[in-house]
Amino acid sequence: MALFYINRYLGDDESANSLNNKSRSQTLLQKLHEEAKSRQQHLGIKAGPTDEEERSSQGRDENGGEQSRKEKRRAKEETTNSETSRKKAKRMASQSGDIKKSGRNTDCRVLKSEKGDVGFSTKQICSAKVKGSSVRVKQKCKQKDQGTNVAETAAEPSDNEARSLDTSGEQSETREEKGNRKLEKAEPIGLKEQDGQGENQPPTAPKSNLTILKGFQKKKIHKVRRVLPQWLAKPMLVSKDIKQNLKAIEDVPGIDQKLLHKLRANGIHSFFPVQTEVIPALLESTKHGLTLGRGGYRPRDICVSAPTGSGKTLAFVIPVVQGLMNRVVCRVRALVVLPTKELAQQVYKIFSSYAEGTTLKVVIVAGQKALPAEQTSLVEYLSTKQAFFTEQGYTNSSEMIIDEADRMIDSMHQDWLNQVVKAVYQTGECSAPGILFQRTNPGACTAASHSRLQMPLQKVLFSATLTQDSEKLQQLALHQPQLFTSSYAPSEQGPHVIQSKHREAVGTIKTKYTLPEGLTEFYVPCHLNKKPLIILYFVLRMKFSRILCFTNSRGASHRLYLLLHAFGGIQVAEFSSRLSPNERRKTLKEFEQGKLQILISTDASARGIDVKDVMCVVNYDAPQFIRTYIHRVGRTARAGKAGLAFTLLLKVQEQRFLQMLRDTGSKELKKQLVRQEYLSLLIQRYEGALQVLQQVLKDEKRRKHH
Ligand SMILES: Nc1ncnc2c1ncn2[C@@H]1O[C@H](COP(=O)(O)OP(=O)(O)OP(=O)(O)O)[C@@H](O)[C@H]1O
Repeated sequence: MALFYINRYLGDDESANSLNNKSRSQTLLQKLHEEAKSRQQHLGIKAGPTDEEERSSQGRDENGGEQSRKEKRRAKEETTNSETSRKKAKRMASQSGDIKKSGRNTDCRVLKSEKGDVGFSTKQICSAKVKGSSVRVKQKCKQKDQGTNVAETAAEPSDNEARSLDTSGEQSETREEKGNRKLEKAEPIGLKEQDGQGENQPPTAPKSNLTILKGFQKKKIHKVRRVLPQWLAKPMLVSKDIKQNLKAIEDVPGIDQKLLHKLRANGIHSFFPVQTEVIPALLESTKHGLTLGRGGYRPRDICVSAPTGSGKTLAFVIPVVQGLMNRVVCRVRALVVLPTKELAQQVYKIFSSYAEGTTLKVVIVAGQKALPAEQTSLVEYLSTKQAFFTEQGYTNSSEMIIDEADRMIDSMHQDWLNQVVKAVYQTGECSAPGILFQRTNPGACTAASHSRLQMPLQKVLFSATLTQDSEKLQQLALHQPQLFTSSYAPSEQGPHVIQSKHREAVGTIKTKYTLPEGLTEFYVPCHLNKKPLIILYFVLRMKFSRILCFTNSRGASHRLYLLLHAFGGIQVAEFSSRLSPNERRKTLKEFEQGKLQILISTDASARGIDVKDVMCVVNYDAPQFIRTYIHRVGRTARAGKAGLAFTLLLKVQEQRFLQMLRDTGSKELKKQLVRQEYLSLLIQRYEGALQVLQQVLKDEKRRKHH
């Protein structure tokens, strides 16, 4: 009802519709004043009449008393009407208040406009004109989380109501302003169309006083695409297929006869793809006798991502030995940084083997301490013992090779790189005035920085799981890096583009990491208490030898080792940080010599360790990260050979684990079921072994407490 009255009132005034909301109420009030005034004039209730009026009034009294009486009666009726209207308006105001109060539960209306039905969502704020009469409904609808509607409805006063509220014109204006404020607030959300003046409304469209705020539809969320820097997006591709893309060692230019002889003596007659690509690139920077790039400028840093067992070690050993073998002055020229002691020993052996018979000296610095402490001591050792083998620490070092680079980047917080770089560029004779070569931290490339010959430090990174996270790589402050990678989609690139002569960057990275071609992977669904039985099945029934079995903790490794030992008849050993470095070295040697059927290990042996002819890798505990999986299974199927990998999965682990592999673009794992009847044959002996295990663990605990 309230709305009806208001409609009627506003409908009288067409011009009011074309005004904006704010001025409209003022106009209406003014109009009301004028109307009241004219009625008063008409009734003659005007204060202070003019002489003329007084006279004519007197005349009227004299000449037409009857007419005057009629007018008075009409005036009285008007006053009564006015009184009734005032009462109605009062009732309406209270109704309007009720609506306001109950606004939270009020649905927004569907109003019929001149053009037809217009459906308003509860998210819209609208004003509408209905059939000649005008209605303005301010609806403030707040959208809550799941489309909960909150509607507030306020009505403009009707003719009579307006009159009754005449004195409270300010109040009405305040409400109007409030409404406008709400509209203004809502405006940025969507397009506002008002009185046919909306921005997108065609000029010919019929006039409409609807205010519709749009833009509340569900918007499609665009996936943010990673944009890689050019050097990561357009790498040099390296073939994954080791067997198919070999190159005779003599065909790679720039390698000394002595080295070629050594290679042949070590059974290497052709280079693997990663070596074919990377060796020439590294030789290029050392061919002038110093580490210099093309045109004598600072050489580009190099990143190499190639599968496990693809020969990355020789890819840096050969160019480093070749570049330094004819040196006369003994200086530390190259530095190789590795994450574990075992790996450092392994690489040290390879360097020593190829440096044999030259003037080169190879030194290993691998203390008994933890990695961070060792990194610090590495710097100290080289600085303090310089007289012993280098004279200047590694201020003369011109090449830094970072093997297992992703692992080394993970430990960047230990600040090892800064310490090394500082040690390289520390003030020494090379920085003194009058010295031909400058040894200062290069910094920005300017005319001044190139006014003297530089002796920069070239960084070379190797990994089977090199991160593609450019932010992480940025920590290494690489100089115009160049990426060599095997991680690409095979369908897009033919093998012909991968040969050395096609040295331009081609293709894009599609897969994250690559596994060796000769690797066959399985997963074995199993229950927790069946896991040891499955290992026994692999050793005793399948007769696998040289099994490398990974657990997720040294405690788990130790218990499994004790259990298999207690079972009897199995050559088993453990490899973890529980053992001293000497014990570890001895164990690895035994495993290499084929004296062990199975080696139970933590991830201590997962990276880089090159043990010949490991037949199979078993993930007794499923690895949590894809990188861990890749390095573990990469201990087999090395150098183009075949290998097996089994991952024991509990029911709850299956989905997540298999998805993790899918996400990296690797092949689907095959499912391997183990027959219950085979396991049943082992159960009796196994239960005996369990009892022995319990006793041994108790004894160990007692010994530990004493
Ligand atoms: N050109 C070659 N011909 C034959 N064998 C090779 C050749 N290059 C390397 N090898 C052998 O391949 C094996 C794996 O090499 P290497 O340890 O360098 O692999 P990798 O890529 O560093 O693996 P990881 O990522 O696990 O450290 C070694 O036993 C090595 O002697």
